[in-house]
Order: sequence, then structure tokens, then C-alpha cells
Amino acid sequence: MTSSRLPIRRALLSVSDKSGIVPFAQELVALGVELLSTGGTFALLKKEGIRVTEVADYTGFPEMMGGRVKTLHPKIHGGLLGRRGEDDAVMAQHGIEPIDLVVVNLYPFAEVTKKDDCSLAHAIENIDIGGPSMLRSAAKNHQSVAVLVRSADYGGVIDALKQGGLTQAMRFDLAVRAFEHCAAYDSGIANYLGARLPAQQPFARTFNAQWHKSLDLRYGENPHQQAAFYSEAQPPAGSISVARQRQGKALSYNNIADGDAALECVKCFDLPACVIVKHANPCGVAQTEEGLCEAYLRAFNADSESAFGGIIAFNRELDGKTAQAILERQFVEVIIAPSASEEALTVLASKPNIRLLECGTWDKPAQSLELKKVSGGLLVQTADICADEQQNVVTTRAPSEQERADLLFAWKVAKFVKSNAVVYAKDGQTLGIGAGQTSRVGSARIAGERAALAGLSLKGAVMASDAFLPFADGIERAAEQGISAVIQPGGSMRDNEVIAAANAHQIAMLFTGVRHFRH
Ligand SMILES: NC(=O)c1ncn([C@@H]2O[C@H](COP(=O)(O)O)[C@@H](O)[C@H]2O)c1NC=O
Repeated sequence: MTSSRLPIRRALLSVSDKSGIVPFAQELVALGVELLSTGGTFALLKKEGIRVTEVADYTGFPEMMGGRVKTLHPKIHGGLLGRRGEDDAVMAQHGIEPIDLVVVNLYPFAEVTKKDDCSLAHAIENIDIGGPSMLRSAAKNHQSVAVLVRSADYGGVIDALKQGGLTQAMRFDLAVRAFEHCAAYDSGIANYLGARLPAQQPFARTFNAQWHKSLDLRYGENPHQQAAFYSEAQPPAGSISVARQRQGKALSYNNIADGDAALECVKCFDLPACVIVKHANPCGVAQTEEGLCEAYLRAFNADSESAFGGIIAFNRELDGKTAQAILERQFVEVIIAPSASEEALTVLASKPNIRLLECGTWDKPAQSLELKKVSGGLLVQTADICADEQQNVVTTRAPSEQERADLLFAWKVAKFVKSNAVVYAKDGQTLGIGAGQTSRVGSARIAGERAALAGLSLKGAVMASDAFLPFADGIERAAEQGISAVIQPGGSMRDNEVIAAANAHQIAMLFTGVRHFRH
């Protein structure tokens, strides 16, 4: 690539989002650039006293069909696509003037179709045709033409023009951005219309998406793997993707994966809560009215061995006392909270390697689709959120109020533990978590072992199982450990035997009717 700079003699401005266009146009005119513009943009520039020619006057064709045809004319596309030095004669023959800069942002299809009351006809009228056509023409001819799709680039272009023009590298970068913009735009249209094809709901024939790189990571899950972090164009508020790092070493692939697991889990609780995650599984979770520090202490005490090197998430602002309690107890990789107080920042500053993320607040659990790559394919599913979850008492004895509160707490945790998941809990604290085992009774055994190791009694504690207990042995084992109440989906062929075993041990049991496998 050469480093030759491209001066701009003529620019075409056609923008739906008109923010920043007036000062930009003023600067262009001051630099001697001749402006062409479409109806609405033209009217705005004219009103501001800027020298500009309407595209309709330049082409000799009025805008027509309610704006469907404005710039789709050889004098526009010839001016964009003509190869300077090669097509000059044919351009002159047809009265086509070169256009060196195109500034276009498209009809807001995504914003319009997000609204519940958007009709198909309205969505279709918001499919921009002329805009993407100009972007593609200009981007294809980036050797001679510059193309802008974002107001964020206006300043840089003016600076470059003041230095004699846009470099080839800059034009190439802008051209790639224009094609990325068109790809995202067309993906949105294909997904929206595709979801309306008969027999394709709720998943369209193709899955089109665009993610934006937000971070190059030092390495992947292991040091020999390369990795980067990409975000959605509009990630949900309060998610790991919008979190701001306040201090600490660069984030790793595993930090982000585990941070996401911890954060999404802690969001489930209303009381001040703490979730400690290791290798994508919660190892200690607690919620309490006694505040964040107490929640942390209980989560830590649930399994202090596993908490070493963990990721800690909170659902309230991190305060100085809690930050201090963490530093006194453990090595921590990442702390995530909606925000951190000045005092907490001061405390953590003494350990500059600890990564601290402020994720901001959230409204409700994210509803976005879950994606999982497999070899040669992509699994797509809706989020694990179910409106029909029940709490049916299936045993002779109903759970007490305290047991019910603990059961619901344990159930929320179990949803975030890899299957087979068994969670023992009491008084808003996990006592033992069995994660990712190939047998459910194996997970129960491990949960019991973790509780014993932490010196926590299971007497009067509750148990949550993410899927049905297939045999009565799960209840027998729970009873041996002192468990007094159980929550599980139900649905086993042997539910009757499982319920009978619970009744025999005076165990209260709730069936949710909903399973929460997690892989
Ligand atoms: N039909 C066309 O030839 C055409 N040319 C440009 N546009 C779009 O019209 C919009 C700007 O319109 P206005 O300047 O009238 O507000 C831009 O989003 C631009 O991408 C067009 N509209 C839709 O395709």
C-alpha cells in the first residue's frame, strides 16, 4: 500500500442519524469541499446556512417513491466507483463528477424493529437500499474514495484533511468498517425476516451475528491457546461485557468465563449476596440481611479450600470492610461488583495485581440466546429462564418457612452448578456443593465431603438437585447426613419410591417440575 494522501474535492452526505453532521459539514466546506446531500440532510445543512447541492439537482432526478429511490443513479455510483486515471474519459463523457467522500449512516432498522408494535410493512420501509449501495461502492473503490459510517470518525477525517488528505491505510480501515457495518445491518434484516418464515420459529434458517472485539487476551484457556474477547453490539447492562476494570493484571480468558458465571449467579439474589466461583462452578454462596461482609465470610467459610484463587462476585457495592476481609483471608483472582466504594478502592490498591471489575447495575436476568460451539456447528438455545416453575409439596410433611427459604436459595445456586449438581444449604449459606459428576449420588457424596471438610454440620440443612433423583438412594444418603428438606424437579419413573423414602425419614420435599441441567 502507498502512503499517498487523498484530498477530498466533493463529498456526499446522506445520514439518518444527523448528530455531528452540521459541524462536520461546516469544516468540510471551510476546507474547500463541495457538498452533495439527500433530502433531509440537505434541508438541515441548508437551514444552517451551509453551501450544499441537493442530489436531486445534481442527478436531474427527483427523490421518488417515498425515498426508496434517491441516490440510486449512475451519476452517484459512477462518481464513487469510477477508477481515477482509468475511467476518467467515460466519466467525463457522461457528465459524472468524481465523489471522493461518502458519509452515510443507514435507516435505523434495528431500533425500529425492536419496538413491539412495529409492523412488517414499517420494518420493510426501514430497510435502507441506497445507503448500503453507496457504502459498498465507496468501500470497493477505497483506492480513490473515503467512506464514513460513524460520527466518531468525523474528527479524524478533518484532522487528516488538514494534513493534506486521507492516507491509503486510513481509507482501507474505513472501507473495512463500512463492510462490517453493512454485514451487521444485513444480518439484522436476515434474522428479523428469517424468523418470520413458516416453520422456522423461533430460530431462523441461518444464524447471523456480529461481535466486536473488546479485548485481546494474553492467552486462552491454556497458555498455548490464543484468545480474544468479543462483545455484542449492545451488551446487557450489568454484564461482564460492560464491566470496567478498576485495577489489576490484564484479564484472562478464564477470568472472563468464571467472572460471568459468578456474576450471573449473584444477580439471582435480593439480599446482599456473595458468590465465589472456581472453574465455572460456585464453591461458596451466601446471602444475608447482615450485609455484604457477612455474606462474603459465609461464602468463604462454606469452602475456604476451593475459594483460594477464586472469582468473587457481589450484588451490592463493594465496601472497604468487605475488601479488607477478602485480603485477610485469601488469594483472589477477580472481584466483581456493581461498584466499589472509595474505601474499597483504597484497600485494594495495596494489592495492585487483584483485578477489580465494576459492572454497574442490572434490571433483570439477561434473556439473550445461549450459544455453544461444537465441532463444525453451533448449538443455540433460549436462556434457562422458566416462568412455570412450581413448588409442589409432594411429601406428608411440608417444609417449614425457614426450610422453604433455604430450599429456594439452594435451588437458585444449583441452577449455576454444572450437572450433576447437588447443593446443601442452610440459613442462606451453601454448606457443600457437588458439581459436574457423572452420577448424582456421586455429587451428593462430594457435597457431603466438602461440608465435612469445612466443619459444617448438615443437620437440618436442605438439599437441591438440578435434575430428578432417579432412585431412593439419594434420599437415603441425604437422610444419613441430616438433611431435612429437598428440592428437585421430580419426574423420575421411581418418584413414588423417592417420595416414600422421604416420608419415611420425615423429609419435606418440593417438586419444581423444571430441570436446570448446565454443561
Ligand atoms: N433510496 C436511496 O436511494 C437512498 N439513498 C440514501 N438513502 C438513505 O437516506 C438516509 C438519509 O436521508 P435524508 O438525507 O433524506 O434524511 C440515509 O440513511 C441514507 O442511507 C436512501 N434511502 C433508502 O434506501
